[in-house]
Amino acid sequence: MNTADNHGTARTGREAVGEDEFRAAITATDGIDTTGAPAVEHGGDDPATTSPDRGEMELAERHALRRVQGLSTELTDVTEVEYRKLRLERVVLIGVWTNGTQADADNSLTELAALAETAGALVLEGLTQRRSKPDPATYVGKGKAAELSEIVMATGADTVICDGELTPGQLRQLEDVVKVKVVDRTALILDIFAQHARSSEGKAQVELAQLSYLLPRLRGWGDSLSRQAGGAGGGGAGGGVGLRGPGETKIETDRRRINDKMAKLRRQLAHMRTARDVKRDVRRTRDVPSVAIAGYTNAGKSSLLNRLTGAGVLVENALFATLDPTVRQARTPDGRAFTLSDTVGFVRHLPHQLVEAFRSTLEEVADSDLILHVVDGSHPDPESQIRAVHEVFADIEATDVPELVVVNKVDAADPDLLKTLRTRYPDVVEVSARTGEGVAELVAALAGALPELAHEVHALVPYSRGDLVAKVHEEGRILSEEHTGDGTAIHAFVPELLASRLEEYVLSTA
Ligand SMILES: Nc1nc2c(ncn2[C@@H]2O[C@H](COP(=O)(O)OP(=O)(O)OP(=O)(O)O)[C@@H](O)[C@H]2O)c(=O)[nH]1
Ligand SMILES: [Mg+2]
Repeated sequence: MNTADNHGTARTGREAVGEDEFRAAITATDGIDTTGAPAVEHGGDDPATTSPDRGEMELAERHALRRVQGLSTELTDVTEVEYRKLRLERVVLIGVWTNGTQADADNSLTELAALAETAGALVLEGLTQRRSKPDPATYVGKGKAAELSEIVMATGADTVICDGELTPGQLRQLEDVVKVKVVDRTALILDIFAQHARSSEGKAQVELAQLSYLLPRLRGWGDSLSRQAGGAGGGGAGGGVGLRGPGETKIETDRRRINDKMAKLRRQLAHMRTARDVKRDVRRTRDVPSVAIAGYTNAGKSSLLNRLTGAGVLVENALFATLDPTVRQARTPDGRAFTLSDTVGFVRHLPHQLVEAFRSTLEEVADSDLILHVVDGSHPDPESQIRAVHEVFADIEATDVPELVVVNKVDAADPDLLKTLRTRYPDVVEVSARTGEGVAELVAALAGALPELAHEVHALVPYSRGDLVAKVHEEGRILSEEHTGDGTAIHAFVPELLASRLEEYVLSTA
């Protein structure tokens, strides 16, 4: 295990490789691409995709990408959606707090602020309102909406972000009161994903999610005429006579274009998925167990992968820094090989459009032999994050996969809180990816949790089959090995597939 900190090397490496060169390298090794953009990084145990340069470049590109185009502009061409960003500059946050404690409400708004900042916004103010349920017309109550409008005016905010998913009607009616753009949490998360998507598959997935979010909201956002004309709750029946005709036609056209585009994206994704499945199958035939690192966004999953393998994966104090799965090879201290993959972070109420669009990526988690569930121990309420992650596991049918809960950031955690977690989850491993504390214990726990190499074999392998002996070294655990006149006598624990390949050389007296 390499415990070196990679950040220093990543920085110097960046100047060494130009971006075009870098993309060319990736395309050459992984050339499945249906969109013309570089095909990248799926199943990337390929060294070209594991370069530390990549993370650094992503970061620079990402910062350059921020603040592009307003989402409230009229949709003139569906391809615009691809480049559509919420231009969030100065924002006021608002949440409706229906149950739980004040602290829960505050945590939720703090998270919304972190999301907004990740999207590139400056947060000016955050407000919550206690209500039994959100107001069906304006999300917050009438009085609060008026108050919000004053705050927007006083602070010079240009956007209000609501901590939930609003109906198109709610968005519109609240906009009418506050007179600036109103977006919801779902749109915000979609925007972050859009900014962070790097691979062609990730981009296609995000775009599909954005379009499916946009489709029912076209009336609200896509067309200013129907926006003026629309009645309560977004019902079309209230449209004014002279206004309705052209608006309707425009919406129909947009809707059809969006549907066409979505169909095209689904086809492309199906293609990319096949390519990735092939890679995964290759990994499978090598019969190496797979470990998926999963957990709440910003928990330190990428940091831990770096700590465990020295992989140089992008680490950032931002939400959803990682969108593309990264796969690395690793070995247990007793020499068993396994793969370790970093995955997209989860968040409370992950927009269902995203879960749908990222389903194939998330299925890798469900398909793994072990989940390392990384928890941010320095968060004020890690248990709510654990619950949110478990909800996603249920959603992607990953609940049967054994789970090892890893509490990370113990260097920054509150000791009392750690104690509570320990009583709740007795088998947790506590680590700090930053200081390296607990990492040795984690490696041991991981090795213990990996599926056993079930097959004990005594075999005499002829020298002509050196490839099989090499395989035993790679995938198995050797107890004894001896070079005899007839070949290599070997006693080892091996995975199932290898056991069957060794069958003809197995000594009958084993
Ligand atoms: N104090 C402390 N900070 C840590 C530790 N591990 C990670 N961090 C910080 O937490 C932030 C998030 O780390 P990442 O590794 O990017 O987290 P992630 O879970 O991969 O995040 P996403 O990919 O965005 O979902 C970074 O600022 C890290 O430096 C730790 O052990 N202690
Ligand atoms: Mg990450």
